[in-house]
Parts: sequence; C-alpha cells; structure tokens
Amino acid sequence: MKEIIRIEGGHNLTGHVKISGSKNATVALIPAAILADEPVTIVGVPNISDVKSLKILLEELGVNVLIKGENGNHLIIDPSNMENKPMNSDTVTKLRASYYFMGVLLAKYKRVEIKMPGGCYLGPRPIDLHLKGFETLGAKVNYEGGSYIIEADELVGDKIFLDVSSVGATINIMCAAVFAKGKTTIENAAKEPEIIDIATLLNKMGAQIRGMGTNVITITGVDTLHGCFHEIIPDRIEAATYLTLAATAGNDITIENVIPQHLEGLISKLDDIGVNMEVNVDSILVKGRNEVLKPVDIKTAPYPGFATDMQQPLTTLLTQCDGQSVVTETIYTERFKHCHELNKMGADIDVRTPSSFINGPTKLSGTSVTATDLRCGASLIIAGLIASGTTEIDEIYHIERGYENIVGKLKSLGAKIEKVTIDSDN
Ligand SMILES: CC(=O)N[C@H]1[C@@H](OP(=O)(O)OP(=O)(O)OC[C@H]2O[C@@H](n3ccc(=O)[nH]c3=O)[C@H](O)[C@@H]2O)O[C@H](CO)[C@@H](O)[C@@H]1O
Ligand SMILES: C=C(OP(=O)(O)O)C(=O)O
Repeated sequence: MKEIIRIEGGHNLTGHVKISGSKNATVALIPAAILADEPVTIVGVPNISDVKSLKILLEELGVNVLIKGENGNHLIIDPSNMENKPMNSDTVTKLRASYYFMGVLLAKYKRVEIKMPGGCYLGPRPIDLHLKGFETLGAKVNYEGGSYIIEADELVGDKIFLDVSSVGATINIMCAAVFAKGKTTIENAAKEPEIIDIATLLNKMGAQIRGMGTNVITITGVDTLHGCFHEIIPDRIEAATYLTLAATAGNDITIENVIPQHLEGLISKLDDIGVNMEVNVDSILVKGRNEVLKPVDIKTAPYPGFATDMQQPLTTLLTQCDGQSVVTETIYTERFKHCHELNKMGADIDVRTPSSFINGPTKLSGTSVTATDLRCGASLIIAGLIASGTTEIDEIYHIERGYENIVGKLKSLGAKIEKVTIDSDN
C-alpha cells in the first residue's frame, strides 16, 4: 500500500489561505533550543514530517518535547535531562536539518557522533564548509563507519570565511560558537531571513550574536543559555508556492501571514509576467489571471536574490506564459527533475544544465507523476490543478516534509484534491 495525492483539475479556486511557520527556520530552531539549560517554547511550528523526525531525534537524546496548541503548533522543548548519545538512527537521514545537531552538540558537549544528513536530492550537497568552520573553532573531524565524529578539548572563537554563503553552514557555525571562548566572526555569511530568526532565538536565550541578516556575523561566547519564548517567521517558500499557485490556477486568492519583503524576488517576477496582485502589510491578494502571461528569465541566487526553492513551483506558471522562459539554477545545478515530470503532463521544457527552457503556453493533462523532491511535488500539485482530467502524484512523503496540511488548505480554496491509499502494485 502507498499514499498518493489525486487531483481533478480545472476547478475554480478562490478564498483565503494562511501560511504556516517557516520550515527552514523551524528545523534549525528546534535543535538550537537544546543549547539552553531550561525549557524553550516555540510557537507557530508547522505540522510537517520534518518536525516529527526532529521530535524523535530529540527524544532519543532524552529531551522532553511537549506538543500543545490546536494543530500541535506549540512546542515546549525541555533539555534539562538530555544526554549526549551517538545519533545513528535512520531518522537522521530522513531530513537535511539533522546536520544542525553537529553544531549544537559540539557546542554543548564538545563531542558529537552523527550519521550523514538526508534531505532532498538536488545534486551533490556537501557539508565541507560546516566541518571547516568547526575545525577553525578547534574541533577535529573524523568520518568512521558511516558517522561523523567531531570533538574538541575547547572551542575558541576565530575568523571563518565561507567560500559559498551557505545557509546551513552559517547557522551551524553560529550554534557551534555560542559557548566558544572570545569572538567568532563569520564572513560571507548567508543573509536568509531564517538565519535572523535563529540568531533572534539564540539571543533571547542569552547568546551574543550581532550582524545577522548581513554578510558578517559575530558571536561572542557566553557561559550558559536559558529558556525563552519564540514565535517563528512565516514560511516564505510556502507563501511563494501559494502565490504562484494562485497566479496559475486561482481567481482572487488572499495569502495571509506573509512578510512581503521576504518575497520581493518572486513578486517582481510575477509583476513582469503580468500577474495582478495587491500587496498589503501581511497579506497578498492575487487577482484573477490576465489573458496573456509574459515569459520571463530567472536566475536563482542567495537571498535577497530569487530563491532556488521557489524556481520549481514557478516553472509550472511559466508553462502557461506566451513564449520561452529560461530558468538558470546557480545553487543546485541539477535541480530540474520536476521538468521531466511536467513534460509527462504535456509541458514543453528542454533541460540543458544549468538552465531549463520552458516553451509556453502548453495545455497540461492529468497523468501519473512522481514528486522526486519537495518542491517538485509543489510544482506538480499546481500543474494538477490546471490540468485536464486526473493527476496522481506518487512519493508524497517529500511534499509532507515541508507543506503543512496542503490537501486541506487547497480543499478550502475549492480544489478537488485528496490523499488516497492505493495498492503499491498500481
Ligand atoms: C533545511 C534548509 O534550510 N534547507 C535550505 C538550505 O539548504 P542548505 O543549507 O543545505 O543549502 P546551502 O545554503 O548550504 O547551499 C548553498 C550552496 O552551497 C553549497 N555548499 C553548502 C555547504 C557546504 O558545506 N559546501 C557547499 O559547497 C551547496 O552545494 C549549494 O550549492 O538552503 C538551500 C539554499 O537556499 C535551500 O534550497 C534549502 O531549502
Ligand atoms: C531543499 C529543501 O529542503 P531540504 O534542504 O530540507 O532538503 C527545500 O525546502 O526546498
């Protein structure tokens, strides 16, 4: 037996949709919380499978995790009885963000033993910059029997230049350095909004981090961290997905709980395409679609550039534009599996790495497709909503890693979409 998402395309979508807390912030905030000696309360936690995996990992370390709130969106993380154990369970490989336990456990216990993290396969995803950062702080890194062993006698602040402004390395080094002696400086740090959110939580816990949101972050080591309360920022990638979905398949959809400033790269492209929007303080109304949508060229880049995570859902909209659009991927040059799936539905996309050439407009028809990764899944859902007939999407566990209640949210807009269990031989 397996679960799939089945969509009957062509229905009118209208109404309101509320964006959940940011996945990429949450998956770092949860490990960061165990740096405290006391309970940390985090609200706005999305109910997604990455969070379920993190809860299992915390419990394996003896951390008490209490889930509260109507949709389980409040977490109280109590690390008072935690122990540093090897993190060798298969759960580690179910998500990317398990790598944050490297920085956190190294900071707290000066030793960590952990398997290689998982996450979406988007081409090679090395973690050399994380490890180089730990080494600069005084740690030794070994890879033995499928696990990293990272240990230090003491951690001492230093200057770390990141060759590539990596989100994961910036956050991991920030966590590793919170108790290090003296001052750590991260140069060419990533500037994504999620990094500001993690630094804000750590500062509420008593850390001394400055410069987050710029490309130079300094961390002055402190002795202990205490409990606090933190509300997560809205998910800009989920917001981007619903904005694109509304522009492709909707008719007056308001996307609520957004920070429009985090979405500027996308909003400017939607403007160029000819999507009618009303951008408010914390919501965006996407009005009915223009008759003719203009093609655009997109190049992904670190924040505040056009986010790589947004290019896959946007590609579905580009299949409806009148002419050729080009998406050039500079972060993960192999992130184009969704194009092959969209072509099965009738799209005309030519992938020549590191770009995809999307010729539109094309009529899409429902068929069986595979969510090869999280945002591929999002692009296929948008396609299914405008396709003629029925679309069946397989391997939906990728989608469930990052979208809270996507089926329920789309149903409330009028979509004919359901999650069904079928015989796996089908
Ligand atoms: C859990 C999480 O937050 N995931 C996000 C995070 O992934 P993640 O943190 O893994 O991505 P990075 O920002 O680290 O990757 C950016 C680029 O740096 C390269 N690199 C990274 C680390 C390293 O040690 N060496 C190296 O060469 C990567 O191959 C990639 O080309 O940022 C990506 C880029 O915005 C997003 O697509 C992911 O959704
Ligand atoms: C690539 C993504 O996630 P992860 O880094 O968790 O695999 C994503 O959110 O699009």
